[in-house]
Amino acid sequence: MATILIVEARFYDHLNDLLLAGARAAIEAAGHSHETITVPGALEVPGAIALAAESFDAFVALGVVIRGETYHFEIVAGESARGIMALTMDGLAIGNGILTTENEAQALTRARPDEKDKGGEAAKAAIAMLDLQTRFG
Ligand SMILES: Nc1c(NC[C@H](O)[C@H](O)[C@H](O)CO)[nH]c(=O)[nH]c1=O
Ligand SMILES: CC(=O)[C@@H](O)COP(=O)(O)O
Repeated sequence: MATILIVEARFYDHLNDLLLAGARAAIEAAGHSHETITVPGALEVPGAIALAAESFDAFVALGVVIRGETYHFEIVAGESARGIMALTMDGLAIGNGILTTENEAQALTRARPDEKDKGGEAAKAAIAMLDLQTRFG
């Protein structure tokens, strides 16, 4: 059994709760345990995973970035993904469930466990990468 850290950027409570429910259900269905930490926004997620890298077997990044009026969306969406990808290339097992959407309706559909279930999908990706790490690491 692995211990998986969920790092959630809690920017939109109702959307985060849906992503978390999906991720936790997927981890539990796979027979693993989990803990959750909360960071202010998606930009803090890669740093938090880096700080916890030695303490957990795999990581699930959750959050929601919704486009606003300025270039800030590109920074938050792109740089959070870039940071997570850099950690992945360092060999950490991470599933990226940070939604980057045009509006709340798109985010809701993707966050709901009974619809696109992107939280559960990210958890399954983290577990798949952990399996590869065990095989090749
Ligand atoms: N606009 C969104 C943010 N912005 C906040 C940043 O992620 C960061 O916390 C801040 O710049 C301080 O470093 N974060 C989200 O998760 N979602 C957004 O829509
Ligand atoms: C991530 C965003 O684009 C958003 O939350 C920020 O909105 P704005 O660009 O209107 O300041």
